[in-house]
Amino acid sequence: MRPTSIAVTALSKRYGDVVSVDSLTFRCEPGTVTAFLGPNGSGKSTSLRMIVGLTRPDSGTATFNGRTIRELDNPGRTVGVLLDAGAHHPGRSVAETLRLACILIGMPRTRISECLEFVGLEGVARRRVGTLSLGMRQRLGLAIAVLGEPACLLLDEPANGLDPEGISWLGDFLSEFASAGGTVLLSSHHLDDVDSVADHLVILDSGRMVHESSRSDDEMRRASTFTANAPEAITAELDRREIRWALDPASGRIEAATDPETIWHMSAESRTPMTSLTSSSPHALRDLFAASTTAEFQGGKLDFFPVDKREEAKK
Ligand SMILES: Nc1ncnc2c1ncn2[C@@H]1O[C@H](COP(=O)(O)OP(=O)(O)OP(=O)(O)O)[C@@H](O)[C@H]1O
Repeated sequence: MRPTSIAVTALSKRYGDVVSVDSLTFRCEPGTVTAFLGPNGSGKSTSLRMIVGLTRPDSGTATFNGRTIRELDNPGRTVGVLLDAGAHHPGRSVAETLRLACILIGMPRTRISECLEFVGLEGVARRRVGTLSLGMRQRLGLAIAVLGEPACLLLDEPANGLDPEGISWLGDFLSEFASAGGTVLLSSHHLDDVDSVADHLVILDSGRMVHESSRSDDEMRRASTFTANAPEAITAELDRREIRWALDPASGRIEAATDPETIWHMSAESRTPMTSLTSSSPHALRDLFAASTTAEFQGGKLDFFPVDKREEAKK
């Protein structure tokens, strides 16, 4: 596998009055999984379609080691793509669909059984695609994506329709693929699932990138939850240091994007006793998403609020 970087530069697309993607710039490096997140309609699919050359951008470029997808000799050997699980002809059998894909990218027929086994579809090779469940069609899409032993995988909502075992299998596969030097860009709505595999986060809202960070960034690693009877001195200090925080009005708990030691020092310096303080890094992604976008995500142990709703939440 030849290590391949994906570079997206000032990519833009408009449909009539709707700005679908607005000057999007980011990179995906070999050996990493980039999670591409955003509320419905934020421009994720349009961006992925432009990156793989299925939608023509109004401006901007997407390249693989400096070459656009059209400039690659055999794109299927560099980039494996899963965009739409329903894209395959419903009347063809699973094996036939893979056979045609093999011919298209010049892979030997032995890849058919290898890939079927890899995604756990060997038992349905003769079934027509139209009779498969959504989860099975996603698995078929993944089999086609990996058929050409590509260096990059671009996957739009690959966990859609997969059962919990399938989601965990997919996460393990993507981590292994990246560990072997592969480059992964995947869109998802399943924050908890991508949280365990993503090294790099790109969050879109209304076509624009509103957040980008890496696993190594402090913000991703550190988060704390605390309660205090009068937390205003601490939250004022958080504001002064531009550290993001959110209040859960139901429980009175405050989550802040910093480590517990920092909160403890703020509490001591402001002589504000706390009633609890814990590390809450598992919520960092959910917090980031809520703070970065206009969407409100419910669920998990805490519901977080966009930054501009803090004041409302305090009332
Ligand atoms: N072919 C098209 N014609 C007109 N508008 C489009 C077209 N494709 C996308 N859009 C618009 O562009 C915006 C972004 O859509 P897109 O499908 O890229 O978002 P998304 O983040 O993938 O959404 P979801 O999470 O719901 O899949 C939306 O407002 C959508 O209606």
